[in-house]
Amino acid sequence: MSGTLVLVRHGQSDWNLKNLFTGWRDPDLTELGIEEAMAGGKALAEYGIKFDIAFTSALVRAQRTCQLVLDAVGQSSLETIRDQALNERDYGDLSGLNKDDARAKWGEEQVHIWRRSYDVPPPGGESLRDTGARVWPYYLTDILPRVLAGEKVLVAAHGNSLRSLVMVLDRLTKEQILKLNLATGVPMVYKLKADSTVASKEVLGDMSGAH
Ligand SMILES: O=C(O)[C@H](O)COP(=O)(O)O
Repeated sequence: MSGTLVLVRHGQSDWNLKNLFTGWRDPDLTELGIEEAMAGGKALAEYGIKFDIAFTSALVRAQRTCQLVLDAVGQSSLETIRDQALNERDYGDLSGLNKDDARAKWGEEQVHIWRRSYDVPPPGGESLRDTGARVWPYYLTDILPRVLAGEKVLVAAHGNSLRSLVMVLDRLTKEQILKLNLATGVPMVYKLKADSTVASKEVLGDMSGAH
């Protein structure tokens, strides 16, 4: 019997608020980010899910989000595995730069390509393909077997580490992934078939404001 995979992007971080490229840097959540994570958790509580295990990255904004979601579903002490394989895409030399300053320097189109394309890495950093090359093997070895065994699994991670997973799960093309933005704190509930493809996907919240 196959289980359930819930993906949630961390709530707004301090550097999201300041509009800085973050990548592997490690800012905490803002007050709004805390509220977003709690709202995502509340939606999951209303959905009625009880998790068997949680996974998160090595970065504090995802870990805090994970804990706030678990608190909201009444599972504060659930086993949680942290791994840097789930970290945000490494933004390389862009890390710490203001996104508008980067647009002024390199142009809107180039910055959009660095942020959203599949295979163009920002200078010194990872493309989405590079990110997927570490996220996907970890998913296959550590996460997927639990889902296929019937467990309910929470993954609290990052915009681009999750985009790399969603790209494969939703069978998106390179063109489609360019347009995919994930909202902060909005859970995506996947039911998987025994062959590990997607049986159903529900989004518990509003993805339309994501950018
Ligand atoms: O690392 C970052 O700056 C953000 O978490 C995601 O950034 P992006 O929306 O520019 O990909």
